[in-house]
Amino acid sequence: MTITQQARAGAGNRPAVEIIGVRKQFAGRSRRAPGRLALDGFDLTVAPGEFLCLLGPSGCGKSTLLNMLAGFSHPDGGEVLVDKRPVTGPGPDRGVLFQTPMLFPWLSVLDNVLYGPRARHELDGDTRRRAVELLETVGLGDARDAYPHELSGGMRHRAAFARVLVNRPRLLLMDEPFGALDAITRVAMQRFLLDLWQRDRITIVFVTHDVEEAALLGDRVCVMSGSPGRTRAVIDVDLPRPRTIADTETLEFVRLKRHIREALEGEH
Ligand SMILES: Nc1ncnc2c1ncn2[C@@H]1O[C@H](COP(=O)(O)OP(=O)(O)OP(=O)(O)O)[C@@H](O)[C@H]1O
Repeated sequence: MTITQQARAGAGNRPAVEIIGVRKQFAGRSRRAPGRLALDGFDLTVAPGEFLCLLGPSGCGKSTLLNMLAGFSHPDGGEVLVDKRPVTGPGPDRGVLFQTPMLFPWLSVLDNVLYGPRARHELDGDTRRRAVELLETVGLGDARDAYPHELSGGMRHRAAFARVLVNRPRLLLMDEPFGALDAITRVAMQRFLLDLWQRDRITIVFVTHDVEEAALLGDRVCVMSGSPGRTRAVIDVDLPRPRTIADTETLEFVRLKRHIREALEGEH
């Protein structure tokens, strides 16, 4: 059984993500420069297949949370569980996407996608076929032999998606993935992500600064307050799916955005 299959088998009805009373204190550089208490008593659960958006002011600890879920760093107190298991390090069951797509410039698009399975000695015919299919799905079927510098910004993002998806992750962790894109590419990537999520129902934790993006994508929006980071409000997005950018003009959507913005502004 692969890690992903084990995780699926064990998931049951328990939340896919449980963050319980988490505290994260960064060390200061010297005795005079005290460390930063980034998170304190932070609680959050995410259901299997849920799309959860994390929204909050700069420095409130969104990336710190995502890094702990990814296994890149660890809490100083409390627990971070994914599929009931404490996170002890990175793993292919969790796919991470950042604002800047992480692609190896010396590898072709296809070899970038195959990098993880190859590094884990899991590269077989099925995985190759899956990689090629995924590149078709993300619209890069004709670009599989291209190198990252030959791709547009949106194409690089889609290649990074395929690279993460080839591992069949249970959980996608996205840290402002579309923050650096132009408005048109950003809308195209949001549509692409919604289609993908609608099809595969991977659990997603998505960090954004953008109220509209959070309301368009999420099932729930967790609004955080800062210094130290805590949950300020968790807002249900009761808008029908599938959603498109046209939905952002409806009265319900505008009301929801106001509600989320008020929760954010309550912070100041
Ligand atoms: N490695 C580190 N060492 C010391 N302090 C850190 C470190 N990483 C983050 N911090 C501090 O922890 C707090 C939370 O940072 P984090 O990057 O999680 O915030 P964020 O909500 O993701 O911010 P932004 O929206 O600006 O990306 C900030 O005050 C930051 O300065």
